[in-house]
Amino acid sequence: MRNHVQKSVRTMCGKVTAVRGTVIDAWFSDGLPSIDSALQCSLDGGSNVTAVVHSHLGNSSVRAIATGSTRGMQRGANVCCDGTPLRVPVGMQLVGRVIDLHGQPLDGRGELSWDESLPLYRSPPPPSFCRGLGDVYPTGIKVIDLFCPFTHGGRVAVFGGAGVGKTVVLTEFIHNAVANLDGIAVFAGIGERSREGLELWQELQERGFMDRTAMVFGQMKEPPGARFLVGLAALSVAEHFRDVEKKNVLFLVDNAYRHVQAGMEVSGLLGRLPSRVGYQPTLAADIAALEERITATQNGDMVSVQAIYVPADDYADPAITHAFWHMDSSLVLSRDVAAEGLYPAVDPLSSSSKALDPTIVGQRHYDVAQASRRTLGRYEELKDLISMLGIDELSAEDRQTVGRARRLRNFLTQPFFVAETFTGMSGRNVPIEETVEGVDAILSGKCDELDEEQLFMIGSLDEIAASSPRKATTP
Ligand SMILES: Nc1ncnc2c1ncn2[C@@H]1O[C@H](COP(=O)(O)OP(=O)(O)OP(=O)(O)O)[C@@H](O)[C@H]1O
Repeated sequence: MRNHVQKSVRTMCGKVTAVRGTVIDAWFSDGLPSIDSALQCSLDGGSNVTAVVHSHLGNSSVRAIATGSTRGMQRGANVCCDGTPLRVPVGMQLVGRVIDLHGQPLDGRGELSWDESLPLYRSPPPPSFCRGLGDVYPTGIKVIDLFCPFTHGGRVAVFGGAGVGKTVVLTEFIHNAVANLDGIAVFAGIGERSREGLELWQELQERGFMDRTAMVFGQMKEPPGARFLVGLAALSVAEHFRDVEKKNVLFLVDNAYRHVQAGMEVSGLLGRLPSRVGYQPTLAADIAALEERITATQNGDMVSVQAIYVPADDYADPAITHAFWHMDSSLVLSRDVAAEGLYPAVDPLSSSSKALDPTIVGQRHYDVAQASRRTLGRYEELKDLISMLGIDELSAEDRQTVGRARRLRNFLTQPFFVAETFTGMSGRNVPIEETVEGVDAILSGKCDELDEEQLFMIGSLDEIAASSPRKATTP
């Protein structure tokens, strides 16, 4: 049971009694550090590793999770605790910098000095202080803006299995959003490959976006204790920008599933019995502890976009279903769509957004999106029939639906700025009005005479307006 026994800042000293991987048991003779407080544990050679108290074992011992390697730690090693929780430095000096969970710079640009810090574990703001969903937050990505609009103050998840393009979508969003950002972007790199983090950092530097970005990383090579806490550390950094500096904040996470996975590893190390599919029994609480803090308040806006890995493409996985509950917009990437080479590989029929509401996006946008869903849904139903009987056996109306759906799918592909090396095409940023206009034109038959391929990997319809329409190759 989580029990905050000791609130004072009196330094307590103890001894390590057991070390199992990154789990440390320590005995204290003069008090008991409270849950979540930070311990400094000595290693051979004079260095220290920080551990966070997880539970109390009787009246004089604690069990803690180390946030670094425990190599070189022995039974009987000294442990010190001043009773304060683990804290992360916060403030404007983090803008342009890349740090780890403890605020140590990872960018080789010298030490950071700071006056202020915040605990990693914090409560969400009270509901009366939060702001609801605001206006639409344009992404410039056609398929997202049409079917799964993001909003100010909203939480967005980009769900997808391995290699379907989550990081590329997130990076393209960062590219489009940070360029016009009136505020600060905070990026949390949780448990992904260090190479990907480096690439993103280089990309942001090259485009000159680091002057409004702070990055907090705990990558794959870190122990689970660090990976589990890095998202909370980045969130504390973001909360300071929102609440103290009164900035609008873009909170970006790659990959929120790794937060859950690290929690599962920590739970296993603690010897807890696993719950469904091997997840930690505290799965729902672990996800809520991160997600509930991500909100816009009276102080400032906070928009969050999180890549979430879907294990084995199983959307019924407990971690994914729990994460769904917290999201205002869920963008679902599909392996089948990616296999057809239609990037971004968004599944429009599975993606959803609370903002796709006439009162938020406007009646025309809503009607066009619903009509698109109907057309694409009908095409999905007809696919089996087409593969068995051939398209000629369909009614004239269905052939027209198929033709429009295929044109629509092509139109919803888009060259990305950050994928120029994959596609060889320059990126496009399309305003929402032009997306709605183009989709409306396709659905109302104005593009029936166009060759399907003319609509593939373009920006707005204006791009082909200049070229003379070719005869259509499909019904
Ligand atoms: N919009 C796109 N345009 C062109 N190619 C893309 C696009 N999105 C993804 N790809 C291709 O898919 C590959 C995988 O993309 P990405 O790394 O974003 O996947 P992921 O879902 O983040 O993978 P992982 O789960 O392994 O981190 C890219 O290297 C690229 O070849």
